[in-house]
Amino acid sequence: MFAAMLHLIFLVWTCLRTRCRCFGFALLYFHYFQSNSVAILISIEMEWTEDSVLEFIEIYRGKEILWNNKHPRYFNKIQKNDAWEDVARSVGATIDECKKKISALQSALRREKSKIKKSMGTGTELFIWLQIDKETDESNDVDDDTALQDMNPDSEEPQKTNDIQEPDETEEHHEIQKPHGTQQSHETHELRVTQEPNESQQTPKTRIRVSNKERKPPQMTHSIPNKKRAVEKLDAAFEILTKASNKEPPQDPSECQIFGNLVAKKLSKYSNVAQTAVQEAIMNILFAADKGGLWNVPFINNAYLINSTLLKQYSKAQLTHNLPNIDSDMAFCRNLRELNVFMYVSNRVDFGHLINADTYDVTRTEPDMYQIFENEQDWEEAYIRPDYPETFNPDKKPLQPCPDVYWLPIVTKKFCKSLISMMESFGKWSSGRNEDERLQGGYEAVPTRDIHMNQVGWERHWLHFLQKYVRPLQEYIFTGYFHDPPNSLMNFVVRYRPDEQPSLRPHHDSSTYTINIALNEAGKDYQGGGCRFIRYNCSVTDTQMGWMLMHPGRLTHYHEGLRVTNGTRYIMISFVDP
Ligand SMILES: O=C(O)CCC(=O)C(=O)O
Ligand SMILES: [Fe+2]
Repeated sequence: MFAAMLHLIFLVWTCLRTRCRCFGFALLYFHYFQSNSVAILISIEMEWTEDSVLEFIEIYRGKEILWNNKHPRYFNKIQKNDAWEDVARSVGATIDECKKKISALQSALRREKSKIKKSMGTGTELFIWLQIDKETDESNDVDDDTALQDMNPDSEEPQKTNDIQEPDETEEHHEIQKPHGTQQSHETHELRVTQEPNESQQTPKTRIRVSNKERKPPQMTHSIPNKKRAVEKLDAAFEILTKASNKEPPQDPSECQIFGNLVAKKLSKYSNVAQTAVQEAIMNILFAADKGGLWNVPFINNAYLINSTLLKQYSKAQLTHNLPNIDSDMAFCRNLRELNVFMYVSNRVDFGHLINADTYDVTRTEPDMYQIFENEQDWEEAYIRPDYPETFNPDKKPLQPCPDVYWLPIVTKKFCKSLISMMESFGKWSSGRNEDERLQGGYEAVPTRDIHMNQVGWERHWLHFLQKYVRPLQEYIFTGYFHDPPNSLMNFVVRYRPDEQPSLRPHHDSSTYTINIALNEAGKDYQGGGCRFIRYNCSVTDTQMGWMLMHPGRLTHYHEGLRVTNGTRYIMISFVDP
């Protein structure tokens, strides 16, 4: 499934991404799972799309020799030509096309600026920025046009100089009668010593003591250097070019604005000197973040995305993987290089990622569910609800439908369906009798119809889930209680049906805390059902698929499973103890 998804991602990407420089890619050759490298092969055919113009500007910007008349080799025609060749090759155009494009962009820039000047007063941010810059640095007085002039590709003449330089870069389950979920461990033994389970007696009794281990838990500069300012001007010029190519920078105004305001507020509390230093540091981070990367590489293996125009352009013999004495990847890459087809690795576009399929067991009913260790990121995306982190938002209070019973979003519907499907396909639901050979003591005082996680080979996975996703919730909600990893011997899916076992009698759980995840929908998949906390006469009946109840198991939280009158109700239960 993950493999299929990955394949799909590539294909979808192929279809959707034709806007950028990769026109109509065909997926030619792709070994799944064999390496962590993702490689992209791009052919060189130019078409001035929005994205390619932006890329062109970036590349041009990286070639100071072409526009900075202070560059030591600015007047070296051969090296300049080499630089143009690099630019042209990188964008898949000819040198002439590139020169023309830069001139066109400069004209667009001039037009844009004159519009800005005309609208002075309402002015754009950029214009205001340039004004401020001028006012604050008379000694470095630079006309708005200067950066543009500096980027004039045709001029070999020394021009008005800028300072543009290289940028710096226990127990009970049914404890009662017997705590629900008690493995017949020492806990059960203890139970028997103190009181024999007695089905007729409804008095709860605690068998396990909880051991609650507490866990103890630059030098400032005085002004922006001229060099820096010059770089900023250049950035501003490029920003105008960017605007000229009609590309708005992506933004989330509300979130960015809030963050910007926060930074501004903090900044305003510093001295002028400190403000300058902080601004410089922030700008450096922003410059670095803007960079992205595109690297021309001599060799790529395992995965290629190939521009389909190449396949038509060259014969099979030319695109061959065979060369004497070298392996097929190398042969393929070398042949391409010799055809002047260059290969690039980019981190600017997310193409998906390769997955580790070493343990992918297609014989399982829901193989993806077992991938929590090997492909954790995909697992989380598929099975953890996106609103899971919201519980930790200090501005929000977790839902508490009954005293000390918390109700928390945790797993996706997909998770719920997959778990049910794992259990139903295994199919060996317990008998619902007290005798239970799956338990060490062979006895369950408050039996349910259930399947244990270890019966479907998913216990290790479940315990990891408990540790990674449930434990932080518990620590957040029941302050001061830590136990990492959480210990849980009883992990199972319960099935309630009117004609099988429709309800569960009052009991305590053999747990410090219990989690109870609703796996299907009340009112739709079944009628009735829910969990009632007897001491509080409080029931949670409208449980939501993928939401979890978390409550103490003993003493105060004597509870029962309410009768299902129609359909089938599934829940996932864990008794975490301690
Ligand atoms: O039906 C319910 O929600 C309660 C289940 C329960 O208490 C248990 O399995 O121990
Ligand atoms: Fe229970």
